[in-house]
Amino acid sequence: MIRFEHVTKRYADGTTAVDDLSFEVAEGELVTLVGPSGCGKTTTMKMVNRLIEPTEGRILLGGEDISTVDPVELRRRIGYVIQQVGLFPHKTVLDNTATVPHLLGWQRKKARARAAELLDLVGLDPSVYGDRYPDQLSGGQRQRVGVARALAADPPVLLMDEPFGAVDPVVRERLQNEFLRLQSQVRKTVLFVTHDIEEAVRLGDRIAVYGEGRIEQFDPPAAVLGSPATPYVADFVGADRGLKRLSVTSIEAGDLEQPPVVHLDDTVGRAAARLAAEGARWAVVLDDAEHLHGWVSADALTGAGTAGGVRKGEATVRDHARHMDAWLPVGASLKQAFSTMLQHDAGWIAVLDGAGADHFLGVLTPARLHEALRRSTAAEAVGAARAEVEVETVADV
Ligand SMILES: Nc1ncnc2c1ncn2[C@@H]1O[C@H](COP(=O)(O)OP(=O)(O)OP(=O)(O)O)[C@@H](O)[C@H]1O
Repeated sequence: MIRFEHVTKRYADGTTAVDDLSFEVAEGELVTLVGPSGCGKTTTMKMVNRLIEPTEGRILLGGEDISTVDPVELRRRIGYVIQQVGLFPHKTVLDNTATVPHLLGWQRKKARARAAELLDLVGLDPSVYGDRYPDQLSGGQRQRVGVARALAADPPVLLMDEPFGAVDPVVRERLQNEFLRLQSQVRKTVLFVTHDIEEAVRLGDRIAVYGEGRIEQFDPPAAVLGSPATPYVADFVGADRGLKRLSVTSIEAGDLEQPPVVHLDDTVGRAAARLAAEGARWAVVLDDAEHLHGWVSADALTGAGTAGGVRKGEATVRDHARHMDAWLPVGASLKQAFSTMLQHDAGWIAVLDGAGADHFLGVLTPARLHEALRRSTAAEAVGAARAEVEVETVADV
């Protein structure tokens, strides 16, 4: 969709901001450009909408050389969001959002209806915020209006230059999440500039890590964190890249351990025998519908056995099972898994199929989590699926 072919930009004073850059962004892909200040990210982006002209090379948009397209016409196909949102202070939020459709000659009513739809999409109720002026909004709300405005004419391409740079970390994370949700709906081709590696990892389908005017690595986040291409990239992504990697590695069914499973209505005797047969100290407890209820320990079951006769009828697992809320759907990140374990002070979490049925798939323990991370790194190195890769792990103690 966007293709850079040997693009170089030298400014009049001799500064080479971008040096022989070649890369491609696929349709619907979100590529983050990350790197230290002055490495050429903004120059790269501004060449796409011809705010800056390259010295050498060419840029293609949907196969068309952009140097042959009228810049004004070109910019209508490209939404642009910058840090200083640049809203018109004397126009309402609704009119700001409707600016581009208006310029495109849409009728006022249609333009405003579209603007209201977009404000809704970015999480601003148009009936509450539509008639306000920009200085009556918080920084985060202004950024959302900026995103809504950029999307108003439904351009296939979005350029975003540090759009969330000016807001505090909490609002920033919320805007990032909202933007990811939005992108999953609108699937624009996005170039997103940031100097924050966390943001690049979080948002990018692929990340371009910039050195001085050059791309040092252009890969999916997990590959940048797992196998940095150069010492520079390793240094840039940080010594804690293993931790960052947790957030881009998801739980797969093959990562899970399979403890014994018993049901709420199983008799204590039957459940205890089951655990004894497998030499297990605890079992997962499911209800009739195969949904997670919790767990039961071998000690509770055997203790219960010796106290038999207290109740009428035979005791069941229901009498001794404990509820368990520490669970995640398969596909959640290993970081969420680790965080859930800590939050519930649990030695393992249950993993459910998450496809609406919420069937129990297995459990993730710290050892399995570590193994999953190692296998995903190894799988990437050889270009295989994680399930196909074996790694040696530290033996259980
Ligand atoms: N108009 C200009 N004339 C001369 N040099 C320029 C001009 N604009 C940018 N530069 C230089 O080009 C280099 C790349 O700048 P650019 O703005 O692309 O970097 P950046 O990676 O976006 O940085 P930041 O994260 O600080 O915005 C820098 O050395 C900058 O000083």
